[in-house]
Amino acid sequence: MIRGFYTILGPERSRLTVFLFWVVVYGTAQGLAMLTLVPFVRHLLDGDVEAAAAWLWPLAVLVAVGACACYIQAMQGMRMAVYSMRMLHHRLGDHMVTLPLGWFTRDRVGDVSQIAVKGTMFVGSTGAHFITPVVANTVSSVVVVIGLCFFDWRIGVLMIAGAVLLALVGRASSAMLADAENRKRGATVDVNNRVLEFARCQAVLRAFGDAGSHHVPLSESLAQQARIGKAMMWRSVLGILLNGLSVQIVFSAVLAFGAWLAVTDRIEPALLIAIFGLAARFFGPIGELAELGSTLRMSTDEINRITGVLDTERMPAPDRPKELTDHGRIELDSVAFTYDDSSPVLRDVSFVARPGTMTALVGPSGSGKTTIFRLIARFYDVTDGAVRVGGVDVRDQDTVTLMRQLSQVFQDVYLFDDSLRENIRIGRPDATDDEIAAAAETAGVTPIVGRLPDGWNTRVGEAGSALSGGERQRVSIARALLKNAPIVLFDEATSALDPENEAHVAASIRALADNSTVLVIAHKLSTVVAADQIVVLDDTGRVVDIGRHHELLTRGGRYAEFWAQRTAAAGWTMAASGQ
Ligand SMILES: Nc1ncnc2c1ncn2[C@@H]1O[C@H](COP(=O)(O)OP(=O)(O)OP(=O)(O)O)[C@@H](O)[C@H]1O
Repeated sequence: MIRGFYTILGPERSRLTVFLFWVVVYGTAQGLAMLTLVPFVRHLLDGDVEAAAAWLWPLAVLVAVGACACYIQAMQGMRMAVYSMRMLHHRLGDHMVTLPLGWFTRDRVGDVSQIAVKGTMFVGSTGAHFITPVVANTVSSVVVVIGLCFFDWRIGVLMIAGAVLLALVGRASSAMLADAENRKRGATVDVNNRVLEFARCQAVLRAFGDAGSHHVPLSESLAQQARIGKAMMWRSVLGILLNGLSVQIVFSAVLAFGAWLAVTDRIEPALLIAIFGLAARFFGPIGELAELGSTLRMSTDEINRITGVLDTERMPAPDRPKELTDHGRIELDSVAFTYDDSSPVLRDVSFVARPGTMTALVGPSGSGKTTIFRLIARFYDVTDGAVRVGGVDVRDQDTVTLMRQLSQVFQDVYLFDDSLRENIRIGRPDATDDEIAAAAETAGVTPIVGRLPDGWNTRVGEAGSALSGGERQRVSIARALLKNAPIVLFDEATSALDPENEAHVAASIRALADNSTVLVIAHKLSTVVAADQIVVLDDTGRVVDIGRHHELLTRGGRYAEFWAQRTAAAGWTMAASGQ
């Protein structure tokens, strides 16, 4: 556990060393103070009050040293706990923004929230409350046992053997709990995820008649958690019983052995009584250590989880980022990509989007269009081939340079629970209100502002819940316009937009295309027709054709099929394609 603490404290590990130093001083003073009681009691029982009183001085000094060390270590421990909690949040946050997006799976997100909130609190309180009793009790017990060997080596050896036995029993009982605790933690993460899902997806659940409080996946997770909790409780009771029983057995053995030594005249009775007093003091901390065992292990597990996150490899960053050579150009060069261990999503994908042109990506659902966007924005690294943005491989650019070149308009727009104006300002934090208003005008946000109760200052609710889907997309377009990046990745809405929204989106794409290279996942036929080039993907993630609308239609094949299906669905006729 202490090694784990050293890892997570990083450059501030000297704080732990200083803290531990004072804890060891405290434990040693405690142990020595206990040892001085032996000659003190022995002389008292022998009736030599003067000799007994002489031991009061070292005792007083040791108590004073112990008290000072106790105070200093408590202050150091508190500071270290506060620091480690604050610093851990920063370190976790800083590290997580460098991890590939693929790392943030649903389970992991639940786990990370546990680690960031409960885990860091737990680790902090371990530093403040548990390291001291564990280290100080261990040190004082060792000092007592070693000192005891000088008074009577036979009882000393017996107590060393007893301490080893107690340590083994403590280990066994805490290992017994380990598995149940891990399973309980997994169950808690699952319950957290299910509760969030239950709260967030109320609309879907109600629509499909699952609105009662007995949402089956949630009920199952809760039942599982209760089962594991019960098993854990039994194991922990058993562990406490085992520890308590073994302390009693070892203590009784010491008493019986001491009594035998006294009866057989092998030890002076006064010394034996003093040693018994010391033994009673010795087994107190030992018992406490055994009880702390499971807390310690839980804390070690939390530390391991935190270091697990901190040790996860970041997206590799180039040592020397390269200068951009071809602003606004996107090139995919024989790109292959596979998510985790699944089958390839993209195979040998190559195309170039030239500056100032619009490229439409079309293909069946699941053909990898969104994945191409993710690779361009380097949410993931390609499995094979290369993605070049601005003429340079995205792996040879730093994140800031890459992101500065890209604006992204996704379907699942995330709006923050802030005012409408601030949600647009995210596009360019230093933009003036006039610039925001101009972008909003082009994207068609201005009419929305008029409808909202507080106009520009209206909070749009968590995830933009105060706005409709079409309105959220217009806000997202306004962000992109405001950013005015050389490249725009635009994912058109799949759902039919009302004519007003449709007109705004079309006007916005035109406005974006004036200054930028636009790559659009096209769902609207008008966008496809207007594109400078169309990249057609098939359902295996291969590019099957590239060209303008008329060329592709003339060539026939996949694009002609796609066009026929879409025009039929949209109520267009093939003749309309000539528009
Ligand atoms: N994070 C992910 N982890 C694993 N597989 C994924 C992930 N995201 C997408 N996929 C899979 O990759 C394939 C391509 O998905 P992608 O979203 O790129 O397709 P798409 O062409 O954009 O689809 P649509 O038109 O329906 O949005 C699909 O089979 C999908 O299930």
